Amino acid sequence: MSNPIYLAVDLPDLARATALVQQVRGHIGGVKLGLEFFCAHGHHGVHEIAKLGLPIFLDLKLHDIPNTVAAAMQAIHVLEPAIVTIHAAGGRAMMEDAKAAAGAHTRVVAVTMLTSLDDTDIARIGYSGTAHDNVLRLADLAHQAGLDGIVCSGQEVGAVRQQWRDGFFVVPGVRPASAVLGDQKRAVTPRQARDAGASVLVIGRPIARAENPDQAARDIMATL
Ligand SMILES: O=C(O)c1cc(=O)[nH]c(=O)n1[C@@H]1O[C@H](COP(=O)(O)O)[C@@H](O)[C@H]1O
Repeated sequence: MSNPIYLAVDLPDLARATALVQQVRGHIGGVKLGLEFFCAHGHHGVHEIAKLGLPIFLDLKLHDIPNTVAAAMQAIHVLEPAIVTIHAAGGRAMMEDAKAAAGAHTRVVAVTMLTSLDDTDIARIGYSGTAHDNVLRLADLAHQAGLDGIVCSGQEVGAVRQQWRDGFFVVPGVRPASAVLGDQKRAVTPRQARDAGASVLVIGRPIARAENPDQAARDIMATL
C-alpha cells in the first residue's frame, strides 16, 4: 500500500516547515501546503518544499467567480502540484473552468463541507439538511463538473464513494483515538477513514505537534 498520509504543514516559518518535512518524509506520502504557508512564501516556498522530493498538495481553497479562479489556477500551473483545492460552493461553472485551467497532472478536488462544521453550524450558515446531505449533493455537482474528487470528512466518504466509484477522496479531520479534536467536529480515526474509502488522509497537528513527529507518523501508518 502506498502511504496515503499527506502532512498538513500549517506553519508560516519556512525553515521550520522544511525541518518538519525533512524529519517525517520517510513516513508520509505527500505534503499539504495551505494558505498560511502560501501567503507567506508563495512560489519560492513551494519550490523549497518540493526539493524534498514528495508530491505537493496546494490547499488554496479557491472560491471566486469562474474567470478569477481559472486565472489563479493558470498562475500556479508552473508549480505542478499533485492536488489543488477549490470550494464546491463556487458552483459548477467555476469548477469546470478551474479544471480546464489546471495542468494535466494536477488533481482538482472540491471542498464540500469543512470538517470543522457540524449540523448546527451548517444550519446557522443557512444551508438546509445535514452535513451528510450537503456533502453528497456537492459531491454530485463536483462530479458533474468533471473534477477529480472532493474533500469531505471520514463520516461521509463511504457514502460518496458509493455514488462516485472512481473518485479521488481527500479526508482531513483525522484523529488517532487518543488525540485531541481541537476545532475538528466531524472527525474519525485514520483507519476508519481509510476503510471507508479515503484516497488521501490529511493530518496536521497530531503529527506536527507531537513530541516526536516522525514516530507519530509511523504510529499512524502502523494502524492502516
Ligand atoms: O481542505 C482541507 O485540507 C481541509 C478541509 C476541511 O474540511 N477540513 C480541514 O481540516 N482541512 C485542512 O486539513 C488540515 C487539518 O489539520 P489538523 O486538524 O491539524 O489535522 C488543515 O490544514 C485544514 O486546513
